[in-house]
Amino acid sequence: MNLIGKNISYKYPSGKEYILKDVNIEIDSEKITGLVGDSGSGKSTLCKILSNYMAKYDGEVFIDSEKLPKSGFCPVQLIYQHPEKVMNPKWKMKKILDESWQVSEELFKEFGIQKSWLNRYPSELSGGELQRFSVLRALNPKTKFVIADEMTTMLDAVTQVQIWKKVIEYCRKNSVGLLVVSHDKKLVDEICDEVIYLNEINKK
Ligand SMILES: Nc1ncnc2c1ncn2[C@@H]1O[C@H](COP(=O)(O)OP(=O)(O)OP(=O)(O)O)[C@@H](O)[C@H]1O
Repeated sequence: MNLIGKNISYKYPSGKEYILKDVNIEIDSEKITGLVGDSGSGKSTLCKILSNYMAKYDGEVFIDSEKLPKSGFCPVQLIYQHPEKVMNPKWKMKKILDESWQVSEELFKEFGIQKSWLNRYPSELSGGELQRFSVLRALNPKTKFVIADEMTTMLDAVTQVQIWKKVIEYCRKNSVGLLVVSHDKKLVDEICDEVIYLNEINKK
């Protein structure tokens, strides 16, 4: 299965220049793909387009020959650097998770989530604890591709390794595609089967 971005161009409404111009990208669900590029080159923008966070852009996104659905559950799930920004601060973790899917006891254990955390608000958890929830939320059984945009940048080295290990294991086992955006060259070299350089595919 492939996630395909075809002739993607994008300019922010407030901006003068195109950030992305005629970008073509293909991500294989059987591989772990890295996306690298300079700071500000448009990696996060492209990730948002590929996961349906942008309402308007030029070009099209497909999974194989099917266009990405414009509404309902998106089979491409984005994990951000800042999980707190995409969680309702007034909801407890249980409600935040339930909104996506019924996570199994086994996965809670695997991801080191304590049941008592489910009764807390996002502000009552550490960055690492919160990121485990946002990862689990993304690993909905209907998810076909996960995009990890600087997913563990804010976390300590031990937590980074734990989270990456689990995400990679899950994606490999379930044939879920994984796109990794990171400034950490060592991490990209270590975990990715192939690397895409945004400046090479961006015709701006
Ligand atoms: N909401 C926005 N409105 C206007 N411009 C924006 C917006 N978000 C990002 N940009 C601009 O778009 C460009 C690309 O940003 P983007 O976050 O996609 O880059 P990036 O490659 O992910 O950067 P980094 O590696 O630093 O995270 C930058 O010049 C940024 O300033």
